[in-house]
Amino acid sequence: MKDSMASISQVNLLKQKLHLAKAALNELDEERNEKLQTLLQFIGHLSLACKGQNLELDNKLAKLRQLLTKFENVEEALPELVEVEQLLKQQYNHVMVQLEDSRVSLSRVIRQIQRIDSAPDKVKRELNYFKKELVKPFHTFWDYIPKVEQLVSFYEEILDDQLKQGTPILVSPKHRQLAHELSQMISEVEFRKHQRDQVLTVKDILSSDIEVDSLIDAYQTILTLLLDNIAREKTASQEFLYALNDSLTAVREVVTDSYNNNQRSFQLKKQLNREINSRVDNVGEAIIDIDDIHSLKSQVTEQLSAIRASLGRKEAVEEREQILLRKSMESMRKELNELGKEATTYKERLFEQQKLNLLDSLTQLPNRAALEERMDQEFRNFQRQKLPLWVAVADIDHFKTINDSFGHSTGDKTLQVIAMALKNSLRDTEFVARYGGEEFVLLIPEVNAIDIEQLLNRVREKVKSIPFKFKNQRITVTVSIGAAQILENELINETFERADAALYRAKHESRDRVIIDV
Ligand SMILES: Nc1nc2c(ncn2[C@@H]2O[C@H](COP(=O)(O)OP(=O)(O)OP(=O)(O)O)[C@@H](O)[C@H]2O)c(=O)[nH]1
Repeated sequence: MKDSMASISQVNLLKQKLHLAKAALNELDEERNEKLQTLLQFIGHLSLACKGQNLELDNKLAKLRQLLTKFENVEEALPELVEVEQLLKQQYNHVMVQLEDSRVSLSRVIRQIQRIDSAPDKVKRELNYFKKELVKPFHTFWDYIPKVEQLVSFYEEILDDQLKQGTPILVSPKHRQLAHELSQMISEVEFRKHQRDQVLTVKDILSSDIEVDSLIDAYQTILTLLLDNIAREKTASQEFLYALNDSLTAVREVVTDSYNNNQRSFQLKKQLNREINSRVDNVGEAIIDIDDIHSLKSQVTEQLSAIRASLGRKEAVEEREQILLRKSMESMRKELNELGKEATTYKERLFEQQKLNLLDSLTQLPNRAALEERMDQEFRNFQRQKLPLWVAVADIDHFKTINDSFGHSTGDKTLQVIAMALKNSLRDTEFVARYGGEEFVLLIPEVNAIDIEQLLNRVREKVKSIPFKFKNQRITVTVSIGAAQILENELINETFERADAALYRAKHESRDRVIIDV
C-alpha cells in the first residue's frame, strides 16, 4: 500500500513535471512564433523596400516569406536566407555603381545648364556651388534624390525666366520709333499697283496703337514686297542681257558668214585675175611670134574673147559678193535695230525707276534720297562760292490729331496739299523735299539773315491760309519751322541738326512759328 501510494505520488509528480514542461514548451513555441512573425514582418518590409530593383531578389524574398510562414520549414528556409543575403550584397554593389553613374551624369547636366547664357546670374552662382558639392560621392539614394530635386529647381528657374521673357513684350518708345521709320520708308518707296492694298493695310496698322508682334509682321510684309520688286527688276535686267546676248550671237554669225564668203570670192577673183593676166600675156606673145596678120588677128580675137569671158565671170562673182554683203548688212541692221529698241525700253524703265526712287510717291516732292543728293550739291556750291545757304525743317502741327479725327486718307490728302503749298511758295533755285512723315526740309541759298525769317514766315502763313474743310468742319493746319544758316567750317548735316533743334524749340514754344538758330 505504502508502495502504491508512493508510486501514485511519483506519477503525479511526473504528471506535474510533464505539465510544466508542456507549458514551458508552449511558451517557447509562442516565443519562437512571435520571433518568426517579427522575422516575417521584417522580410515583408524588406521585400517592399527592395521591390522592383532586382527580379531575382524579389522572387527569393517571396519564397522565403512563404517558407517561414510554417514553423517546421524554418530549417528549409536557411539556404534561401543565405542566397538572399548574397543577392542583397550584389544589390548593394549595383546600387553603388548606379549612384556613381548618376553623380557623373548630374555633373554633365550641370555643365550643360551652365552653358545657357540667358540663365539668371543667381542661378549661375548657385550652379557653381552645386557643382563643387557633386565632387563628393553619393552613399545612398537619399544623397542623390535632393540633388536631383535641386537640379530640377534650377531648370524651373531658368524656364520661368525664359517664359517671362516670352510674355508679350511691352511696346517701348523704340518700337514706336521703328513704326514711325517704317511708315516714312513706305511713303518714300514706289510699290506696284497690286501691292498697294497690302501697303495701305500696313500703313494703317503702323498709324494705330502698334503692338510688337504686328510691328514685326509689318516689317516682314514690307520686306517681302521689296524683295519681290528686286527679284522682278533682276529678271528684267536678265531678260535684257539675254536679248543682248542673242543679238550679239546673230551679228557674230553674220560677220563670220560674210568673212567666209569674202575669203571664197577673194580666191575666185585671184584665180580669174591670173587667168586674165595670162590671156593678156598670150596676146603679147602672139604679137611677137606671129608674122601673118590673119593668124595674128584670129589669135588676138580668140584671146580677147577668153579675156572677156573671164572678166564677165569676175563681174558675176563681184555682183554675187555685193548681194551677199547687202543681205548680211540688212540682217545685221535688223538685229541691231531690235537690240536698240530693247535697250531703249530698258533705259526708260531704269530712268523711271530712278525717278521714282527720288520722288515721294504720296506728295510727288523729292524724297529723302533726293534731299541728300541736293544737300551734297548745295554744300559743294557753298564751299566754292561762300554764298549764304539755309537749311529749314518744317513740321505740321498736331498732325496726329488730323489722322485720329478724320482718318488716315484725309491725313494723306492734307500732306499732299501742304506739300504743293510749300513747293509753290519757293523759287526755282530753292528746294523742298519730304523728309518723312509730316516733316519737310527746305534748302534756301543766297538769302541773307534779315530776309530768311520773313521768307519762312511767308511759307508758314501760306500753309495756315489753306482753307481745309474736313467733315464740313473748317480746319486750320499750321506748321512749325526751325532754320539754320551753314557756318564756315561746318558740315551741312550739322546745319541740319541745328535747324532740327530750332524746330524742336518752335514746337515747344506754342507751335505755328519760325525759329532761326543764331
Ligand atoms: N496720313 C498720314 N499720316 C502719316 C504719314 N506719315 C506719318 N504720319 C502720321 O503723322 C503723325 C505724326 O505724329 P507726331 O509725330 O506725334 O506729331 P504731331 O501729331 O504732328 O504733333 P507735333 O509734331 O508735336 O505737333 C503720326 O500719327 C503718323 O502716323 C503719312 O504718310 N500719311
